This record gives sequence, structure tokens and C-alpha cells, in this order.
Amino acid sequence: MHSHFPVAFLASVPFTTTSRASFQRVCVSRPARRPRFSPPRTSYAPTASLSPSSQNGASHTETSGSHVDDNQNRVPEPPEEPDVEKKRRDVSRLLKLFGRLAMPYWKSDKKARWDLAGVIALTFLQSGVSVGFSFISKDFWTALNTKNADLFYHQSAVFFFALVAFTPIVVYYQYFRDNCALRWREWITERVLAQYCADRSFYNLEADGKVDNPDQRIAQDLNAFTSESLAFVLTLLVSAIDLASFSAILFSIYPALFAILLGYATTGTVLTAVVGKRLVGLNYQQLVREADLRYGLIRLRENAESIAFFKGEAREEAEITRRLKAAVTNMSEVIRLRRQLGFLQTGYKYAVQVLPAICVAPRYFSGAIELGSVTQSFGAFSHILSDLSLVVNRFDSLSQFGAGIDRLAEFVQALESNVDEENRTFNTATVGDKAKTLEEGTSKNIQIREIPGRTRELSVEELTLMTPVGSVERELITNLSFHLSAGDRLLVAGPSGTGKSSLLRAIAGLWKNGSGLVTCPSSDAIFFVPQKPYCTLGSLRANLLYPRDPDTEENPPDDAALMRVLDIVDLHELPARMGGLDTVADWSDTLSLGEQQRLQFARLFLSQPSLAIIDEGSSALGIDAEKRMYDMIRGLGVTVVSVGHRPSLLAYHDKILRLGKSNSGWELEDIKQEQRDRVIVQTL
Ligand SMILES: Nc1ncnc2c1ncn2[C@@H]1O[C@H](COP(=O)(O)OP(=O)(O)OP(=O)(O)O)[C@@H](O)[C@H]1O
Repeated sequence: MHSHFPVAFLASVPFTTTSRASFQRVCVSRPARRPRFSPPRTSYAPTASLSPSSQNGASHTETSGSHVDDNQNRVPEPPEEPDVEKKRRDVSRLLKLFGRLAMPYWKSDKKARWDLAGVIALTFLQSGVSVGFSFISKDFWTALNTKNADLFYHQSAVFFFALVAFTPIVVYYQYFRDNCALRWREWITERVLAQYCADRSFYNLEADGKVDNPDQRIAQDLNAFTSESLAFVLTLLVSAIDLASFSAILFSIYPALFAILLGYATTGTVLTAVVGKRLVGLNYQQLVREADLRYGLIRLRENAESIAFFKGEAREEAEITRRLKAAVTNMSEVIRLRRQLGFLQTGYKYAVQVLPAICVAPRYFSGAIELGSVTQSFGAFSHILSDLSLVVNRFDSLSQFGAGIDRLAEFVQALESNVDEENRTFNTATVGDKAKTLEEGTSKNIQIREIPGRTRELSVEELTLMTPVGSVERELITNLSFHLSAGDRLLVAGPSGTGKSSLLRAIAGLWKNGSGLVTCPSSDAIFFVPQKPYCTLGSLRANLLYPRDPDTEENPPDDAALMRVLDIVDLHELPARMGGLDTVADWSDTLSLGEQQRLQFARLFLSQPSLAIIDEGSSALGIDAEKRMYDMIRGLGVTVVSVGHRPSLLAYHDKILRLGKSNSGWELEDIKQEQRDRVIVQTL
């Protein structure tokens, strides 16, 4: 836990994504890990194999330049501790988390403080309205009781006048409060979103399985947090004001009634807390299960075509129904507890209707007080009681609020520790720091040393790569070293599951578990072509320039340049077919897989990187098209690392790294010209 979390985090996060977090890297196919609280995902998800028996690197072997750690298969993290539920109910802990989440906005934004001051002023005025009505109605009922017609009509007129005067106060109180909450939501969501998109948090959190359903936390929990927080704090304030003003009224009518009220409210609060204490944990679980259900539905929509081909709807329906049942089962426990609370709350509420009357009746019958004072004591009693009964009356929503705070704090903390982790992994090289980085690399994570400028070299030194922490850890590659000079083209080959894509993940800094040093061009000079193409939401132009933004790019390529590149990748007819470069479509659904792969190569040519990393990026292309893409890359002089199974790829590379030689071993060879020629002849 960081002492400055999350105040410093929220206050200091600039509203930009980090320069290093280049989206193209993220396009490397990501491992989908199951969130800690989520049920397992459906079978078509690209889930990681966690079974050691399914891996081929479990034995201990010495291979070409490699040796394997004795401790390859580590036990994954244990499930949630049993005392987590207890922690969740710890009110002082929740209040601390609340302060840390809430304060940065009010500290950083002067206008927000003025807004809040306005809402607080209106809160005071609104409490004044309640007190005013209490006195008006007292005289009204006394006039009725004493049959004083003049006073009665006068009080009626006063009442309507007060109604007209007070209504705007009540309406504007709500209006300003809602606006204040909305602005707060916008501020905090922008910050959390910036942090989520920065430093690859969105990838790392998913891969580590540290937090479930981040989408829900950003879109829903933050919204609930801001509106509920404001309501909560203002309710406390109103209660404090009410308590002061109505206590004075009640005390002046009958001090004993005040004492009875205090005893009644205290008993009710204690009983409610005892009966309802499990609600916080259950509400937390409910948020998780609802999000899991929604996620199941989203995946059905996202993978509609694959599921339809598989005729997998029955299986999907079963999985979503299972998630629904998990939500319903938990909710029925919530409802059962609410019922128990209901017995308490209903009795508590209705007893109030006669309790003050029973207490003051003797004084009324003896003529010591008027009927107006009796009705006023009713009003004061119920006001104070509802102030003192915040916990009794709002226990359910308070427990939901507490659960939301817990989830947000957990999320923000995970984002914060991700920033620290990323900073430990990456550094920008300066002269003479290589030895230091290498030393760090042997002891901690794999280190990435980015060389500023336009270098086209790539070095991998003593790289030992493990599957991520949290999974059943396994050594995939041991002690790998190689160097690529500008324009070199390396093909990474080997049987399925031997760690080819994982090596690319390590070079991209996505996988850090292991040791060693990768020295590479800066991240904006590296371009990844992932196995599974990614099309962004937006126009064809936006897709061609991705991850750059055509709206904010200073000198975006003109239409002629875009058309030239589309011509190279054989997609020249696409703009005409789709209605122009600015046509917006769901490109992942509209384009064939081969077209999407060609689009990715078009992006690569437009971005002209120093280093291209291609993970089976041409697997859906014909041999001719593949040759054209690689010839073009060679023409640009770009250094290349490709992963692929196709023999034809040999023709476009000058080195081959074979993985999976005796488990985590490897072998690096030059590809001879006659080998290349042989491949070309065979593929003709
Ligand atoms: N998130 C993860 N956690 C644990 N193990 C993982 C994870 N992702 C992948 N793996 C495992 O790491 C191993 C290497 O995966 P990788 O994707 O690098 O294989 P590959 O050589 O590229 O295979 P293919 O040729 O089939 O694409 C596989 O056994 C895979 O199951």
C-alpha cells in the first residue's frame, strides 16, 4: 500500500495517456485471465492454460545455452482470505477510503468548492424551511383547536405565502446538488480513465486478474460514488442542523420526550447494525455478479458470428443463465436480510406515530400545552428521529455505498501499483547505464531499455521468460541472447505453445516475469502486427492511421498518400466500395480476415517504424500478397521480428530462432541464400 494513494494519484494524473503506452503494442493478442471473483469464462475465450501437465516445459533440462530453474511450477495465489468480509464491514477503514477517493476533487478545483459551498448554503436554507413550516403549522393547528377563525385564515395565508417562497429553495437545492455530483463524476471518471489507459494498465490488470470488471467500476461505480457521496454528506449535514434546531424545539416542549427519543434511536441503530451487518459483503458480491452477467452478454454480442457458426447458442445460454443464477442467488440472500431488517424498520417507523402523543398526552389533557404544541412535538420528534436513524433507515443503501467504495479503492490501488511496476520495467537509456540495467534485469523483472532516436537495432540479453505471476508459472525461454542490426529480419519459429508470441510480449514489455534485458528502439518507433487484427471504432482513415488520431495529428498523410498505401496492400477499391475514407463502419465485422491483415500492413507502411514485430500477421494472406508485404518492408529498411509457421516466411528473413528445442531451449541460425531460393522455388 502506498502512503500517497490515491490522493496523489488522482491529483497528479495528467489528463493524457502516457507517451509509452502505445496502443499498437496492445494489439499483440492478450491473455484473458479470469477475474478473481468471476466464474470461468466461456470456452471460446483465449484463456491461458493453467495446467502444468499441458505444458511442455516442465522438466529440468540443459539445452543450447539454456538451463531450467528447479522451481518452474509455482502455486498460484490463494483465494480470498476469510477475514476480507470482516474488513469490508470495518467502518473506520471505509471512511478512510472514502476520504482518499473523495478529497482530490475538492482540493484541486476551486470552482468545485464554490459549487459545494452553494449547495451547503441551500442545505441550511432548506433546514430553515422545515423549521419555518413547523412553526406555521403549530399556530395553524392551535387556531383550529381554539376555534380562532381570524388566526386560522391568517395562518392559512401565511402557509401559502411560505409555500411560494420556499419552493424554489427546495427545487434549487436538488438541482445544484445533482449538477455538483455530475461535474464531480466527470472529473473523477476522466482521471481514472486516463490512469486506466496509461502505462498499459488496461492490459496488465486484465492479465494479472487483479480486479474484476473494470468497465463497471469506471462507468457505474464512479457514478454511484459521486452522487451517493454527495447525498450521504449532505444528509449528515441536514441531520446535524435538524438535530440542533428540532432538539431545541422538543426540549422546550417536554425534556423527558427528548430523552425517550435518544434511547429509542440508539436501540434501533444498534439492533439494525447487528441484524444487517452481512449486507455490505453481500452488496459487494452483487456488484460483481451483475457485472459478470453483463460481461457474458457482451461476449455473446461480440462473438456473435463464431457462436452462430458453432451453433453454440445453447452453451452460451447455459453460461449466461449460470451467471444470472449466481446474481439471483446472492440477491435473494440480500432480500432475505432486507426482510429481517424490514421487521425492525417497520416496527420502528410505526411506533413513532403514537409514541410522542403518548408521552405528551398527560400534559395536553392537563391543559399545560396546546394542540399546536402536540403537533409540533410530533414533527420535531419525527425529524430528530429520522436524523438519529440514518443508519436504521438507510442501512441498505449505506451498505451498497460501502461496497462501492471498497471496489473503487481496490481498483485505484491496482492502477497505482501498475504505474510503479511499469516504471520499474522501462527505462530510457543514457550512456553508461547498461550495466546497471542488466544487473537489475537479473534480479527482478525483464528490463526494457529504450534507445531514443531512430535506432533500428534490437538486442536481447540473457532473457529468461516465465509465464505471468499469478498463473502456474512456467519457464518458456531460458537465457536467450541475440542481436539484430538495422534491417535484419528474424523469423521466430517452433511448435505451438513454445513461447513465440510470448517472446514478442516480452519485447513489448507486456510480459515482465523473468529476467534479462531487452534493448530496443523507443516504443513509438516499434510497430506490432498482431495475429488477431484489431480495427478501431471509427472511419477507414482512423483505422489506417491507428493508433494516431487523424483529428489531432499535426500533419496527417493526405488522401493521395493513403490511397497509395491502400494500393500497395491491394485494398485500393475499399474506399469506393465503402463510401470513402471517412466512412464509419464496424470494420472488424465488415472486412474479411485477410482484408483486416492487409489493413494492418497498410498501417505499418504509413507509420514507417524502426522495428516491425509481426505475429503471424500474414497468416490469412495468399503467398503473393505475403511476398508483396515483406518486399515492401525490406524496401523500407525496417528491422523485423516475425513469428510464423509458414515455410514461405523463410524466404523473407535472414535469421531463424527456433524455440522449443528441448523444452525451454532455443537455437539461432542464419538462413542461407540457397534455403531462401529453395523456398521460393517450392512456393512458385
Ligand atoms: N496469461 C497466461 N498465463 C499463463 N500461461 C500462458 C498465458 N498466456 C499464454 N500462456 C501459455 O504460454 C505458452 C506460450 O504461449 P504463446 O502464445 O507464446 O505460444 P506460441 O508459441 O506463440 O503458440 P502458437 O504457435 O500456437 O501461437 C502456452 O503454453 C500458453 O498456454
